[in-house]
Amino acid sequence: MSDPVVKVGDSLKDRARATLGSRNLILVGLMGAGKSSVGRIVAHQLGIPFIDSDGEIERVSRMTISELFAAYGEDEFRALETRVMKRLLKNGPRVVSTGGGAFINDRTRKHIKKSGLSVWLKADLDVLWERVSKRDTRPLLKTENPRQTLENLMNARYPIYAEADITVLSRDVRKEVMADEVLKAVIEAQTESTLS
Ligand SMILES: Nc1ncnc2c1ncn2[C@@H]1O[C@H](COP(=O)(O)OP(=O)(O)O)[C@@H](O)[C@H]1O
Ligand SMILES: O=C(O)C1=C[C@@H](OP(=O)(O)O)[C@@H](O)[C@H](O)C1
Ligand SMILES: [Mg+2]
Repeated sequence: MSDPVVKVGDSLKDRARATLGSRNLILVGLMGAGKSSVGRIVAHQLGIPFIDSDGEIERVSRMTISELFAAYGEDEFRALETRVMKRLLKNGPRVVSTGGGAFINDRTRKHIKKSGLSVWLKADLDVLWERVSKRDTRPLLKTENPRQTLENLMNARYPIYAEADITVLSRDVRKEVMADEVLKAVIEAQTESTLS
C-alpha cells in the first residue's frame, strides 16, 4: 500500500482519513462503551459511511436484538452476526460499530482484523453500568444481578479486546471529545507503525 499523503496543517479529520485509506475502522468493546454513538460521529468526521452491525442485523432479520436472542438463542445470533459482519466489511472505507460480542467470536474477529483498523473503546465498570442500566435492550443483561454479569463479561472479554490495533479510554466526557480521541489514536497508531 502506498503511504497516505498527509500535509502539515491538515486538520485532525483529514489526517485520520488519509491514514485510513481504504481500510475500515471497526469499533469494539463492551456494552455501553459508546461504540454505536461515537462511531457515528467518527464516520461523519471522516466523511465515510457508518454502519452499526446490530442495526444491520435488525434490518435484515426484521427483529430486534432481544427478539433474536429470545427466538433463536445466542449461538444463532452469533452465526448471523458473523455473516453480516463479513458482508459489511467487504467494502472499505467504512466505520463499523460492532455489538459487544462480535470481536469475541473467533471467526468474526478474523474478518475484522483482515479488513481494517480495530479500535477498543475501553471503559471501567462504573461508566459502563451507568450507561447500560438506563435501557433494557441488552438481552445478556437480563439476569438477577446484571452489574455482576457485566463485570463477569469484562473479566472474560478484556484480554480479547486487548488484541485490537488501538485502545482508546472511554471516559465520562462528551461523545464528540471521544470521537476526536479516536481520530487522534488512528493517526498516532500509523505514526508508531511507520517509526518501528
Ligand atoms: N461519551 C459519552 N458520554 C455520555 N454518554 C454516552 C457516551 N457514550 C455513549 N453514551 C451513552 O451511553 C449509552 C450507550 O452508548 P452506545 O453508543 O449505545 O454504546 P455501545 O454501542 O458500545 O453499547 C447511550 O445511551 C449513549 O448515548
Ligand atoms: O456484548 C454482547 O454480547 C452484545 C452487545 C450488544 O451490542 P452493544 O455492545 O452495542 O450494546 C448486542 O450485540 C447484543 O445485545 C450482544
Ligand atoms: Mg451498540
